[in-house]
Amino acid sequence: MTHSPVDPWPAPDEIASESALRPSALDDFEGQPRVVDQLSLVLQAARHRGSTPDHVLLSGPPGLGKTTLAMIIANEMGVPLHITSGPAIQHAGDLAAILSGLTEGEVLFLDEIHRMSRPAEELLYLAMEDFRVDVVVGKGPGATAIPIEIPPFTLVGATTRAGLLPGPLRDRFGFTAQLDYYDSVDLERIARRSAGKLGITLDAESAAEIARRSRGTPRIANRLLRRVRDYAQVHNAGVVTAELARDALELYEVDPLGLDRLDRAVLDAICRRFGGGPVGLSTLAISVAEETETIEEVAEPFLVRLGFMMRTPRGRIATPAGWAHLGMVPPTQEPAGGQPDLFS
Ligand SMILES: Nc1ncnc2c1ncn2[C@@H]1O[C@H](COP(=O)(O)OP(=O)(O)OP(=O)(O)O)[C@@H](O)[C@H]1O
Ligand SMILES: [Mg+2]
Repeated sequence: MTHSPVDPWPAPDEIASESALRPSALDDFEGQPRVVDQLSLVLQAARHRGSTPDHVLLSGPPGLGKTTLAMIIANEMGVPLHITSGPAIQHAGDLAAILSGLTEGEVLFLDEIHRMSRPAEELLYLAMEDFRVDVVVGKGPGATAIPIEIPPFTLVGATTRAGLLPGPLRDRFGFTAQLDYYDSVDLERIARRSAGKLGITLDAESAAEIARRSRGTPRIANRLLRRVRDYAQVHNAGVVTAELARDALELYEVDPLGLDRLDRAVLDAICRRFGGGPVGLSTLAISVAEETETIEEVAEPFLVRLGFMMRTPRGRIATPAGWAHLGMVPPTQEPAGGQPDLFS
């Protein structure tokens, strides 16, 4: 599968350019006002008490700012950030080693926390609650657990799948934030702030062109901005205009609502080839020459979010809004009772 400009996941070569655009203070983090206000209070109160902030759980779709917020928390508290992730912790011992290496007040960022192993999770419960880990020495009936004190720290967990977290783990976080998709005003601000960091100026209209195609996701806004910048460098001595932004985004096949080639192909197939549906997932996948997983995980969620298609037990169907986006009208159904009444 090739990486589309509107994929919510980062491309493998994007890590450096992403970190260059990360805001480092809470004041520079755009949007999500409730989360920002609440988090600011948690951090201020901890600073006031001279203690470590409560453990923080951040959940939400990819690219909305979970890693960014984790870095901001450590920054605002003036402490180092340790980064690890659920899949990187194979054994409980791996986690015990990380935890016992922390010094007081540090922030441990545990990304994809829902993918941690069960034994590691149990070890984490104790560490979060009592700042202690039990290291098991020996095997079988002779095994003994040696408790090791660990210094107070703040755990920041991030997950795209909050629903997969066991209740006892979720309950141990003092503060939980659910990040939502951003509105276009926030995305315009993000694009303009990032443009400043890239050394280009972006007028309001160009920023709006980028924002409306960004699917509510800052990662996508920043990526589209970088593509527009490249285009401007090649075609217009680096100067971005709204028309140029539109041309660039058209070249990358991102339409004014943020649909890419695959999204449009799926919608087009449902409407044109299958009369609006219902059509089964595997038939749909074959007709657009894609894997079923790609359709299900990449194209469908956004088409459903826009209200352009629905998943029903009988298959996928296009909504009137979906038809309208293709500039078509759904075939009218025969009025019940046969002949239409011409005189009413
Ligand atoms: N509120 C925001 N203001 C400004 N920039 C943001 C904001 N949220 C995210 N970004 C930018 O978007 C990019 C992606 O954000 P980040 O890596 O924090 O997402 P994430 O939620 O951790 O995604 P994933 O689930 O893939 O790990 C970063 O370059 C970051 O700078
Ligand atoms: Mg992240």
